[in-house]
Amino acid sequence: MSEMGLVVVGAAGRMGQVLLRTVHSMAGVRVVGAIERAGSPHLGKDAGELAGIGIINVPISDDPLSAFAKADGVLDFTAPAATIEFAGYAAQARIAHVIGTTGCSPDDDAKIAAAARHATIVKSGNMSLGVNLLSVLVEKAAQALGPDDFDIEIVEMHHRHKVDAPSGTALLLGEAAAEGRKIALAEKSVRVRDGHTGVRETGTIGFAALRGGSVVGEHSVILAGTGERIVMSHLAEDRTIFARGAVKAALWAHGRKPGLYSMRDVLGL
Ligand SMILES: NC(=O)C1=CN([C@@H]2O[C@H](COP(=O)(O)OP(=O)(O)OC[C@H]3O[C@@H](n4cnc5c(N)ncnc54)[C@H](OP(=O)(O)O)[C@@H]3O)[C@@H](O)[C@H]2O)C=CC1
Ligand SMILES: O=C(O)C1=N[C@H](C(=O)O)C[C@H](O)C1
Repeated sequence: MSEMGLVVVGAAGRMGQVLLRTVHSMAGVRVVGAIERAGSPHLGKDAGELAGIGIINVPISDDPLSAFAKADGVLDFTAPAATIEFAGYAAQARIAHVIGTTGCSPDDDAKIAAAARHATIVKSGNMSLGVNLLSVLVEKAAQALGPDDFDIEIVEMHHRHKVDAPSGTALLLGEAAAEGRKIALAEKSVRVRDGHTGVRETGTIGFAALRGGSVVGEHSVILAGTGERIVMSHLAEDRTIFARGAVKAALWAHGRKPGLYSMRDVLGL
């Protein structure tokens, strides 16, 4: 079978460069396009050279439509406004769209779901195997340990450049806990505490976000009971874990019928 041709959007970003290196190193896939926004100082540069792997003869362009027309899939770790635009183009081209972008609003998610009528979209707040396995364990723990006995708090830390909070992963883990408890996260989450908050409301799921330095991504789900605590953590040490997951998702989505899928679908968890 021929290699799957992938476009990396946001190619000059932190994840974009790791994706370029990862696709270049993996069998069954190759980089056929690299996109940055109009006006980017990186336009015209060779994507491989920018990512430190040598010339691959893929110039960075600001024309996603032309790039998608020649591709089988898109790897997208950019920003919500860009991701919505790319989902529309992926739907027009009827190709796979792997979305790692976080910070999407409910309205953004509705637009992505609409694009998934024609594109095969895999979207996840975290593409790593470890976090997705952790989400299964969190769901089970939250189901087994009821709200009257155990409070659930989710703590995350990321590098100083991150622009959204709570992280996509924290929300994914919160959704897993809510699923385990058969509650709607939106109705039970506590995103901020400040000042005289009053006592903790039973059954809520709390979030705390720390930012600083170069931390790739750290998450802990704490189930706090009386006299004991269970702490389940994932520590990301290298962005390659996200990139490898994204490529795996693209290969899984290639040729699959349009729809909106998760990494748990891809990994069979
Ligand atoms: N799901 C997962 O496993 C992971 C998700 N992420 C998420 O991925 C996203 C990106 O993270 P990161 O790489 O650190 O961020 P960066 O800011 O380093 O990279 C984003 C890149 O996308 C570019 N971009 C933004 N808008 C457009 C556009 N309209 N057209 C083309 N390019 C565009 C940016 O360009 P410019 O600088 O000009 O704006 C930048 O180069 C975040 O939402 C992050 O949370 C990150 C890691 C793992
Ligand atoms: O912005 C990041 O860096 C990361 N974002 C994702 C998130 O919001 O959870 C995944 C990972 O933690 C790194």
